[in-house]
Amino acid sequence: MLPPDHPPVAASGTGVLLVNLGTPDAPTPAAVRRYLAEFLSDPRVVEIPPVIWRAILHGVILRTRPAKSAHAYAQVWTDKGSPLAAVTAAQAEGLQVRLGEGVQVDWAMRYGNPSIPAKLEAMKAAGCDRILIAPLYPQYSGATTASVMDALGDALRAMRWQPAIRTLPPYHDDPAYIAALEEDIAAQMAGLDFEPEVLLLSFHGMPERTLHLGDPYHCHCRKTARLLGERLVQRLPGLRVETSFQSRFGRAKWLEPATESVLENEAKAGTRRLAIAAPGFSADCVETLEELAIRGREVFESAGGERYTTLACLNDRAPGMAMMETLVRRELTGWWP
Ligand SMILES: C=CC1=C(C)c2cc3[nH]c(cc4nc(cc5[nH]c(cc1n2)c(C)c5CCC(=O)O)C(CCC(=O)O)=C4C)c(C)c3C=C
Ligand SMILES: [Fe+2]
Ligand SMILES: [Fe+2]
Repeated sequence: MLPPDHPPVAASGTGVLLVNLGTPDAPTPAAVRRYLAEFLSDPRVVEIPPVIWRAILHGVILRTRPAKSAHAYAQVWTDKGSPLAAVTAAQAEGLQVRLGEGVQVDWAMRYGNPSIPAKLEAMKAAGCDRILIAPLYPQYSGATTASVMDALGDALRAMRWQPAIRTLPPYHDDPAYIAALEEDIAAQMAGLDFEPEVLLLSFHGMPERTLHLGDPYHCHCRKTARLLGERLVQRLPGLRVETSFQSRFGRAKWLEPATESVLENEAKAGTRRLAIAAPGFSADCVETLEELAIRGREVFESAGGERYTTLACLNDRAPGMAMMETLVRRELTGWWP
């Protein structure tokens, strides 16, 4: 006989857990501070010896950055909360509809809420004994993909009865991803009331050092940009496609060219009409809606640019959801029809 509090033994089900970076619970300095403290304490994100970094983080960064970042978040906050969380939730709902009843789809954040351990426990309790973990980062990096796997390992370590796990590989050059971006970007470009001379593909930056340490992130971004750029110039002859890296943080050298410098230099060199897209972000977030759409426009226009637009990320629209369904179904092979 099993004790009365024993979990059900017959549970057998498949789950998919979408994971994105994480975001504050509110656009306030206190909530942003809590989020940044967790995010920036991850040694995968800031690779400085912890004794030195802790002093800088707690002595300087967490005293100044939360107010500045909270201002940025406040400008893009929605009635459903942070855009990153709202879009990730919508993606999970959309994928659930596409996959049907046989699979449970849920979502979690690497930092903040809802957390990976909380969602793993909940899915296991709801009968999932096989779970696909899908980090929504097309390009692999230690700071993102590997960090999700670290958190997953920690969560599993705390479980007596673990589910079986699969993980979604990075998909930076997957034909389904490139095709989704091509279709989505081309449709958005066709709907503009002006014809951009340049399409700038802006990826989140990383310290340049990580490239020399063997992180494939830079190469993954470059390959995505090349494959996508080749497709887009075939469709839109005359368009020039450029690549850059945004969101520089701290004093170290980051991957170049920096998005801000490219926007300024393009305008100064005579480009008048520019569109910017962020193919490395699965969902719109503060980095696209504030840094690109608001501050990027200011940089471009104050250097002489005339027309500027920020294209939306794949979010939960059809091309991105079809891609997600393709990638996830492939990983579920043998687990579920
Ligand atoms: C050392 C600092 C950072 C590294 C390395 C880093 C890598 C990295 N980040 C993303 C994706 C996102 N980052 C987001 C926000 C964000 N990133 C950093 C710093 C580093 N990122 C900070 C401090 C912030 C918070 C905002 C701010 O204060 O500027 C977001 C958006 C989160 C949101 O709530 O909307 C995403 C997404 C990737 C893909 C990446 C490495 C490849
Ligand atoms: Fe970041
Ligand atoms: Fe930023």
